[in-house]
Amino acid sequence: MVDLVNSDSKNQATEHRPRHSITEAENVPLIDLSAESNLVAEIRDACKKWGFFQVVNHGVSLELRRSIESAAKEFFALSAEEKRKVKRDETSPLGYYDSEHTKNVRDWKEVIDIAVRSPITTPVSADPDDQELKELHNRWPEYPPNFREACQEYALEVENLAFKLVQLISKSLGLPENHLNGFFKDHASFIRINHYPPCPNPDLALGVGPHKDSGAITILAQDDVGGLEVKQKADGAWIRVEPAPDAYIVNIGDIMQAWTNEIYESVEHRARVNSERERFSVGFFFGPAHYINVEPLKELINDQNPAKYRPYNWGKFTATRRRSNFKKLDVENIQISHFKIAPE
Ligand SMILES: O=C(O)CCC(=O)C(=O)O
Ligand SMILES: [Fe+2]
Repeated sequence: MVDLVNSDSKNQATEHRPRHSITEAENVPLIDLSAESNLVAEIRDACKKWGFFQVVNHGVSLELRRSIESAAKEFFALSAEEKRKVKRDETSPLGYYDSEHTKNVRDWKEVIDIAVRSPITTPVSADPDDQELKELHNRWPEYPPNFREACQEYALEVENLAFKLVQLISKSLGLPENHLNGFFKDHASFIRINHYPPCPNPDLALGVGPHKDSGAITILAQDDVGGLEVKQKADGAWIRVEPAPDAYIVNIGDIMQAWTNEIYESVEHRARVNSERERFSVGFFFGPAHYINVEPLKELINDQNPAKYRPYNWGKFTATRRRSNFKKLDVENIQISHFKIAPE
């Protein structure tokens, strides 16, 4: 991470520097997925009030979680040269990366992205007239030797949890349990393992700058170091999500915001770093196939409550995002707000 230390662009703009965070406050809800009674109502309240919640009794084995966490630790401890053998590039966004920009500021982290179902099909270019598709394949490191198996086994269990959560969310909207399932046939989800090294200036940098997730939902495992902060909807204060043993953090992404016509909203969050301990987290980004056009569900709109978004193609959206991730551009990244219909 030597180049990060010497890079000026790691500094967050003054208003994004993390020193004003409020840590002693209400925490995001913790929901027991094995509880039969009231579960759907709890999910509804958490989605509406926070856009974030934690789940326990989720069905993902702790052993698989420990195994991907230790494989990740071994991988990121390799030399920069070794890690760069699986570096992502302009042709494929899957693999290792150590200089991500969130909102055009460099993050204090390194990551590896892995498709849950490899290969995934995606548009070759962001150009709406270009219909050409390509396949993206995972890049597997040689070390540690169990890395691939650990990731694949983990991803498949979290995929089950993702379907369970989407079904609960569907019910919480008053829709049939399977209403959203069709969007996830051929889903192009990926896991991202984040490594945040200790940072000598944790008040100047962020592990991940403030952002919203662009997929449908995200399921995050954070380790016991902690650092994730959520922007509270009520007053905009940054709330630390306290690590809870074996819990997963679930959040609403931009696609769910568009599908629900803003009944549920995607919420801004960020990851802080600290000067003492490195931190790991594993995100599962549940998103549909490239051919899905995202738009408000017709069951949730009517004359009094018209669609707030124009349809947008998920594949083209991700292709446009990819373009801007590689280098610091002077243009704003594509956002769902670009598809928002102005009220009459
Ligand atoms: O590591 C974390 O706590 C947050 C990561 C995150 O928000 C992301 O990768 O989108
Ligand atoms: Fe995120």
